[in-house]
Amino acid sequence: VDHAYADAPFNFSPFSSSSPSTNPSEASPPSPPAQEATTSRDESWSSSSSSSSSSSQRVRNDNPRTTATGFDPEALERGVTALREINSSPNAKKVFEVMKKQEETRLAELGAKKSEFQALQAQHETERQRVMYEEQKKLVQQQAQTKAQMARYEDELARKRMQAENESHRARNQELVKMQEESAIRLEQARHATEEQIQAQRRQTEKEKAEIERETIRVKAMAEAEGRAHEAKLAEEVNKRMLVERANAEREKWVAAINTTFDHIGGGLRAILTDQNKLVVAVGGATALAAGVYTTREGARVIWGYVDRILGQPSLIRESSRGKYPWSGVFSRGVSSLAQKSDKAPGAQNGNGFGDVILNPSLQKRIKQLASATANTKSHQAPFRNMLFYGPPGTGKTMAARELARNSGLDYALMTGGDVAPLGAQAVTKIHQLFDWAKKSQRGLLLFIDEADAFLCERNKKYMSEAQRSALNALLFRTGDQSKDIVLALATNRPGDLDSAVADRIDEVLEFPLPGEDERFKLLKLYLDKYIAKAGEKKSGWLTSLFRRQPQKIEIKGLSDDVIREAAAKTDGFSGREIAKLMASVQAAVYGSKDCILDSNLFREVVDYKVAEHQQRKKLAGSEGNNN
Ligand SMILES: Nc1ncnc2c1ncn2[C@@H]1O[C@H](COP(=O)(O)OP(=O)(O)OP(=O)(O)O)[C@@H](O)[C@H]1O
Repeated sequence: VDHAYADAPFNFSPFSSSSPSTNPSEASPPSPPAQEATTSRDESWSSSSSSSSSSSQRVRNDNPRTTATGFDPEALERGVTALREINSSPNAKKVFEVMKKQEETRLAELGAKKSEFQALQAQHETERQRVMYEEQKKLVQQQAQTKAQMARYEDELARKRMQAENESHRARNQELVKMQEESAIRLEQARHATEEQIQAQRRQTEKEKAEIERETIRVKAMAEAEGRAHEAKLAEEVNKRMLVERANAEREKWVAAINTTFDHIGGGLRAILTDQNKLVVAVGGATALAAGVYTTREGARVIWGYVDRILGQPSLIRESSRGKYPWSGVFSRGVSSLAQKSDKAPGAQNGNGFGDVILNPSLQKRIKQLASATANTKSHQAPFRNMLFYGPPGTGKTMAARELARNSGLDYALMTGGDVAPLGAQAVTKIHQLFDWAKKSQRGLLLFIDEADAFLCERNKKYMSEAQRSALNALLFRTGDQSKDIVLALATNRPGDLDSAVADRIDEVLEFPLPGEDERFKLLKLYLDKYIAKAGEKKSGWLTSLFRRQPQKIEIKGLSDDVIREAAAKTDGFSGREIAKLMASVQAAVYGSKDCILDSNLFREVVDYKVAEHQQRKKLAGSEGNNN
C-alpha cells in the first residue's frame, strides 16, 4: 500500500500526466473518486508489489528516511497529501475527468498502435505470400526448364537414333544401287558387244553396197558427161554459125540505111550549100523556131507574174472580201450578197445587224458607231481612223472586224502577224505589195492584222530579226500618214507588246472582254440553234445536197431557257470560242447517243464536264505561269 501511495503523486497528478507508463496496470481505466480509489489501491498492491523494486529505482529520494526495514514513508506521505489536496480541491471532479480523458486518449493511441501493428502484420503476410509465390514461380520455371531439357535430350536421342537408322539405310541402299549398277553395266556391256557385232556386219554390207553404187554412178556420169559435151559442142557450132549469119545481115541492113540517109542528107546539104537562098531560109527558120518557143514561154511567165502582181491578191492575205482577182471579186460579192440575203432569214442574225457576233451592249454600240463613222468617212473622202482590238483569245475580235467592214461598206482583208516572220528578206516587198493592192480597192479596205503583236512588237527586242524589223518599218512607212484608202485594224491579246510607233497610229482602242452572263446566255442560244437545232437542215445548194450526206436531225426535249441560263451562270470565265466549242461537244454527245435526243440531263452533263475541264486548264496555265 505504501508503495502504491508513494507512486501516486506521479501517476495520478495532473502535472505528471505527460509521463507515459508502460505498466499494464496504468492502462486500466482511472480510479473512481476517493473511497473507490482506496479499495483499488489495496487490490493493486498485490499486483504492484512485484514491481516495487523496479518502481523504487525510478523514484529519486535525496534524503531518505529509511526505517529499520528500509521503508521510506515520505513518498507515501506526499501521495496522501496530494490525494487530500485533490479531494479538498473544488476541481477534484475535473481532475478526474481530465485523467479519464487522458486514459481514453491513451486507449485510443493504443488502439491506433494495435491497428498499425495489424497493418504491419497484414503487410508481412502479403510479403510472405509474395515470396512464396515467387518461390513457387521459380520452382515451376525450373520444372519447365528441366522438362524442356528432358524433351531436348529425348529429341536429340531420337534424332541420333534416326540418323543412325538413316545411315544404315543409306549404306544398304548404296550397296543395292552398286550391285544394280554393276549388273546393268554387265548387261550393257553384253548388249554393246552384240550391237557392235551387228553394226560392224551392217557397216561392212553398206560399205560394199556404197562402193558398188559409187562405181555405177561414176560410170553413168562419165557416160552422160561425154554425151552432154558432145551435144554442147554440136549446139555451139550451130549457134555460132547462126550468130555470124544474123550479124552479117544486120550489118548489111544498117550499112544500107546509113548509106541511104547520108545520100539524102548529102543531097539536101549539097542542094542547100550549092543554093544560097535555101541555106539562108534553113538557118533562119531553125533560129526563129527556137526563139519563138523560148520567148513564148518566158513571155507568158512574165505576163502572168505581172498580172498577178498588179491584179492578184498578195500572198500575205489569208482571207478577203475581194477575192484573188478582180473578176473573182464580182463573183464573191455576188455570193456574199446572196448570203446576206439568206442571213436575213429568221434566226440567222442576232437581231442587231451584227451577224453572229455577240458582244456586250456598250461594245456593240461602239462598233456600230465606228462602222457608220467609217462609212461616212469614205463618202466624205475624209481619212480613215485606225483601230486596235485587244482582249483575251476567242472573244470575237476577228468576227467583229469582219462585221465592221461589212457594215461600213468597205472591203476587208485579213492577214496574220505570224505570217510575216517566215518571209525573211521578202517581207518588205510583200508588205509594199500588200499596201499597193489594198490601195486599189474602190470602196476602201479594212486591213485586219490578227495576232498583231507577233509582227508589230517593240523594235528594240533582242530576238527580232533584221528582216522583221525592216517589215515593221515598211508598215510604219506606209501608215505614216492618215489614209483615205485603208483602215488598219489590229487585234492582239497583248497590247502592251506593240511598238510605240504602231500604238501612235491607233485612233480607236476597243477592249473585247470575256462575255458576261447575259452574253453567255445569248452565245449558248446562238450555238444551240446553229449546231443542234439546225443540225439536220438540208443545205440549200442542189450540188451540196447531191454530194454531201445530210446530218441526222436532233430532237430537243425539255431544254428550257432556265436550263440554258443555269449553264450560262456555270460557264463564268468562258470565252466565246469556248462556248462555241462547248455546244459542239453537246452536238457530239447527242450524235454519240442512241436516239439523237438532246435533253436537259445530257446538256447539263456536258456543261459540267466542260466547266471542270476549263477549271483544270486554268489551273494548269496558272501553274505553268508560276513555273516560268
Ligand atoms: N462574241 C462572239 N460572238 C459569237 N461567237 C464568238 C464570239 N467570240 C468568239 N466566238 C466564237 O469563237 C470563234 C473565234 O472568234 P474570233 O476569231 O473572232 O476570236 P478572236 O478574239 O479573234 O480570237 P484570237 O485572239 O484567238 O484570234 C468564232 O469562230 C466564234 O465561233
